[in-house]
Amino acid sequence: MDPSDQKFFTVIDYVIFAVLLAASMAIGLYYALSGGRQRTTQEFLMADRSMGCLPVSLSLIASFQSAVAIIGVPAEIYRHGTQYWFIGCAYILGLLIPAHIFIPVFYRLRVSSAYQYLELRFSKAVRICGTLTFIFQMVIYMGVCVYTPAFALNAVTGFELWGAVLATGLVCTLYTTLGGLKAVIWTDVFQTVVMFAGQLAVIVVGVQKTGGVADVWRKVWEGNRISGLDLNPDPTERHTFWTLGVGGVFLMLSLYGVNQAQVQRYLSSRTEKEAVRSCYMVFPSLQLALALSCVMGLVMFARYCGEDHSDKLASSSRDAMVIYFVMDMLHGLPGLPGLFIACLFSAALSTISSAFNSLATVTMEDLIKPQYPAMTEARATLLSKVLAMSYGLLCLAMAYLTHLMGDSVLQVALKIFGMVGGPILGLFCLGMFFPWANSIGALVGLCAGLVVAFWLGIGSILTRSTRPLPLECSANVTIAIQTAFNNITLSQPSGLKRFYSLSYMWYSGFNCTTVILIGLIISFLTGPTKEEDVMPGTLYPLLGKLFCFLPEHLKKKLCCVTPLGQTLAAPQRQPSQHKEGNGLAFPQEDRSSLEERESFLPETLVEYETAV
Ligand SMILES: CC(C)(CO)[C@@H](O)C(=O)NCCC(=O)O
Ligand code: NA
Repeated sequence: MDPSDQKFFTVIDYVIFAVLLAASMAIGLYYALSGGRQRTTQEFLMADRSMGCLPVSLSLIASFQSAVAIIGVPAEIYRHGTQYWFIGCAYILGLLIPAHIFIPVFYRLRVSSAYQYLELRFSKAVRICGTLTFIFQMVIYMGVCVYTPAFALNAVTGFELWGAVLATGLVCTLYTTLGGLKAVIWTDVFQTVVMFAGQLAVIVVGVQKTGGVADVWRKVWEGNRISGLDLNPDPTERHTFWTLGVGGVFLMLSLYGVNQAQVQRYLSSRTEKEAVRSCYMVFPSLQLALALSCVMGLVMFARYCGEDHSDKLASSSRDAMVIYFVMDMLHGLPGLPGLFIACLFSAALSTISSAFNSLATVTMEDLIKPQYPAMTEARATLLSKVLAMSYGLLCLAMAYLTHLMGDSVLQVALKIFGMVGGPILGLFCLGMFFPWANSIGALVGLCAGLVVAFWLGIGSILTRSTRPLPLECSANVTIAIQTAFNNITLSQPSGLKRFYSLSYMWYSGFNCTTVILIGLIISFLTGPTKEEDVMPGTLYPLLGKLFCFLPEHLKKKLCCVTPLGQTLAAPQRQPSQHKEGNGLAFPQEDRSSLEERESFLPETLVEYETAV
């Protein structure tokens, strides 16, 4: 196969690709012109809180399943075997905990941004710091997402890399800006289906061309690519059951529990029950997505048995081999190359559009609205659209950063989630599970968590790059350097070096824990919050439940049990279910936030209800 062969991408492939972009635009236009025509922020950012669980669940998968996973996971399996597949174990707790802890808290508080929670629980300052951290995380993540499919298209068709980046960014910005969250969710549904179809096509053709299922299995088995359960407890081991199955839970929590893109989808659901149900429905689909990309890596191995042909693509990237494989398989099958490229772009578009919309939401709700409470609805909506567009342009700049990094895209994405998402998760856990945490503790904890995260992350990049890999050196010199390097590492089992080599799968859990520990220490030093001063509904009695075996008086002393039996009830839709006369639900100083909430739900009666 010759990659420069112009016939690889035929007219029908271009048509399929164009249909994907056109359909996405059409969905955007449809929601721009129907319903409330995106004239309120409630519709533009919250989809009128009217979504059912099927579109929401498909959209939840789409948010963090981008071309990065579609290319990165097979590349990982091809090089290192199926160990990564064990991350599927983390999906169980990683989805159950959001469904039963985070969703009820957010939903019953009726927030519109996850960061509003931080103000209700702590203070305005904590909310702003949380928001800024989230914006930082999503902007760099978007860069990787835009870059990856453009890189693939460039390798396959010779299409100008930066042209593709620009086209993705523009199409996505347009339909996100036009159609709001409804368009984002429904394009996600369509794009998720295209994503699965593209992966399936490559696998089916690949298995056929490699000689059938039995042959594929024999080759990957003989090639030692089927990994058993690796129970090595060493935290510096990149992928083991512990790093993936336990560290992965924290990764999942930071993505599916507290990330605004997901929280926004939960909140756009019709009812809390639908939100929980959609979270449950993510499980099988996410397992399917993982299985498809792992199987693709295996088929690829059966085909090449570990050889690297990616040099034929004139690309030094570690992920290029996957593109080479896809081209090799789909060559001469008109329509399928187009379907695969459509699959990559679907995955990317659905992620980027979620990021745009959630970024517009937090900037509006957390940074702008609190400063200008008197802003008219029309103005706010216009501003939200301008924001969605500006973030679109910003992400193009970030794509360039990824281009410079040149690491495996999957690792880059997972590191970003861990380094920036981990501390955010810690901040929410600190607030929800520890009644003593105060605002100063939260701020210092977040800052300390971020500093340690970047120290660790940057340290790992720097120590890795000292490994000598000079290709132009003669073999003797290389061996000499390598020996010297090994001597250094052997004679210096320094703690810091070990710290830097912590598996990136632990980043989320480690950084989350730092924030909680520092946050608690500072809170106790500066005067812990009294339980009765914490806003009702912002706590979850985790400690009380974990230590349920302790005697009652100890439990009361240690954990929040008493006022936590009471949760802020979700506003009921049916008036008959209102229990009136419970009086003031919020402490006096929280009236403003109460009014903010009531301003968009005038019929709401807020009340206490004993938790189930
Ligand atoms: C987020 C997980 C770990 C969930 O399986 C997976 O989808 C993944 O590895 N994503 C990589 C990031 C991306 O695809 O953009
Ligand atoms: Na996606």
